[in-house]
Amino acid sequence: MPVEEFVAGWISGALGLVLGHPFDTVKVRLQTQTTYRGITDCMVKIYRHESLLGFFKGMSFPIASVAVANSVLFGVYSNTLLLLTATSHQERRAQPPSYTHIFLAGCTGGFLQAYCLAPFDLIKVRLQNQTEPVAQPGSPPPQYQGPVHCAASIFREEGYRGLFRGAWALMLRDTPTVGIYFITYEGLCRQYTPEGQNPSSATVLVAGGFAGIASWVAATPLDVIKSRMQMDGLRRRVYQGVLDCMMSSVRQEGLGVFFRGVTINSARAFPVNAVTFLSYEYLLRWWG
Ligand SMILES: CN(C)C(=N)NCCC[C@H](N)C(=O)O
Repeated sequence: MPVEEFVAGWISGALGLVLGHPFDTVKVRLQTQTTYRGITDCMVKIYRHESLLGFFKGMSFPIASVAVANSVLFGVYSNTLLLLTATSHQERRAQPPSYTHIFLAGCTGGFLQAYCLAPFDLIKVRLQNQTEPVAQPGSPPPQYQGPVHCAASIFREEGYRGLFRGAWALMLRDTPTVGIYFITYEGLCRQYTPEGQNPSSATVLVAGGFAGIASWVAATPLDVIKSRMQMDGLRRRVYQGVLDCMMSSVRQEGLGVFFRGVTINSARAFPVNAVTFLSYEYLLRWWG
């Protein structure tokens, strides 16, 4: 099994992550809290109360973990394509796989990455939702003092299963939308690249950016539900499951609830995925 796709996926995931984390914090706050009037209001409040550091809450952990999930995503995607089409990454420009194979490989990668990602994403969301200023002397400490403390507290208070809260919604979110992600990327690269050649950097950036936007627009409804399920159980359980969370969110806030955070998700998705695909492609070309 070729491993360079896993390594390239990890490095490119880490680069994308640093760039996208401030957007991600604003998105999580908008999806789970009702105190903000919109993106600008949320950004101003975070900056005023928590300083610039507030935007980077919960980032150290994803660097080590979410980047690993990205490595699983790209590694599993590429190795599934290898199984389905018997072509390596280097051979795929000359013998392009069908869109069905790309979609299936993407869904497989999305499903497995969601499983690895679930506990880490939960911890990230819980830390991002702490609104206390960062390290103010004299003020009461936030509920979670860091990722390890957060993981230990969830385990103590909510048990092992508590660490997988929201995991079903995450898998439902990621399985089809990662298929969409790779189809959009490949489709755009093929459209703007002469047959048999590697796509240019500009093409990779644009195709990666739009792949991010297309997949995140499709993922946003379940992203909202996932974030809510992850915050559920903090003080008392509100939702019985994914369906119950969907129904009660719609009942209370209307259908628009499914599009909470769609603008910020898309704004984040373009640079993050442009950089992720560019670094991924170039790392593999250097090593190939
Ligand atoms: C819509 N979804 C779940 C995806 N497209 N997932 C693939 C990776 C996305 C990238 N790491 C990011 O954080 O945007």
